[in-house]
Amino acid sequence: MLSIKQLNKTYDNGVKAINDVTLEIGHGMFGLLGPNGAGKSSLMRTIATLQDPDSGSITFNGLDVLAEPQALRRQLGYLPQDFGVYPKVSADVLLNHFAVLKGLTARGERKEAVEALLQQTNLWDARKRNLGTYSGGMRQRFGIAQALLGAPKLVIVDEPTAGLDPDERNRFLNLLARIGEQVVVILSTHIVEDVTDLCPQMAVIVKGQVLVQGEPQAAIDTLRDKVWRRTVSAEALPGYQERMNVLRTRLVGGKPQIHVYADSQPDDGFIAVEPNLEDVYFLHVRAAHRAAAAVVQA
Ligand SMILES: Nc1ncnc2c1ncn2[C@@H]1O[C@H](COP(=O)(O)OP(=O)(O)OP(=O)(O)O)[C@@H](O)[C@H]1O
Repeated sequence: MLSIKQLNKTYDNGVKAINDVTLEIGHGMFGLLGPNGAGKSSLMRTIATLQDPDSGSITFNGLDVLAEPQALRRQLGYLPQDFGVYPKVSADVLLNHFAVLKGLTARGERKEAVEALLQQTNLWDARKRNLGTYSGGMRQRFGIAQALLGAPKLVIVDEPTAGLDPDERNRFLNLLARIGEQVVVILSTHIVEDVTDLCPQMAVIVKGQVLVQGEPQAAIDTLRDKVWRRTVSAEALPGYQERMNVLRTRLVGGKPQIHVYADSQPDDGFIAVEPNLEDVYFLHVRAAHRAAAAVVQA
């Protein structure tokens, strides 16, 4: 169990990237969902002991992470957002190299671990190829392979699916789901579907603050009978956005279709729809942005 209490971090430029964050994260996949700049990477880096918070505590299965960062690192697998690879080295060679750095110095043990991970991430057939020839999805799977060296108990993956095509994304998420059965996995993403598809527990973070946390379905249930949909004309759209709490807009057959949050049917043209996690996400993100804009205006 990872327990984060009242964590705060303000950078030297005055940005409060982590604002009083308290989270309890158990076994399985935990989705940390938020827009760009929400503070996801800052939180991930802090949990991974790559930077110190200003205040607060982090414990992992009773271990005081901030007091004993080395002890946490021995149990940690981390795939950062900007994971770079040496393009002229093969997966096999680089993974062996990382394995040595992780302390797998006995040759037999290392060979076994590296082979198992190349199999698990479906890179076995491509193991001799230079990493520079890999697709985005293959590189991310290699990133997971290196994160899993040394059998970590806590795995942190920061926005791993950005830029992957649907097939690659599915392959990657399936891999994560299998890992999530055994250890704590924290997945940060701005892609709502990643969390819907994969995570039994999640939190929405905006401007450094946790706005919702728990089971996705429980959060969705709070919106039941309050989400309405209609198709509008492009000209009428700004008026709806001004008068109503428009959660999201998408084009269907070239016309804007809007989802509105309201206690009762906003007008005759609206039909009630089953809410989903995207509605939850946008309700909170929009409310946080409106609150921030109101503060700036005041
Ligand atoms: N080292 C730093 N120094 C100063 N400001 C920073 C630093 N790192 C991040 N920030 C700022 O802190 C805020 C949170 O950034 P962070 O990268 O943690 O968000 P994020 O949710 O991971 O965003 P993204 O999805 O774009 O990666 C942003 O306003 C960012 O500009």
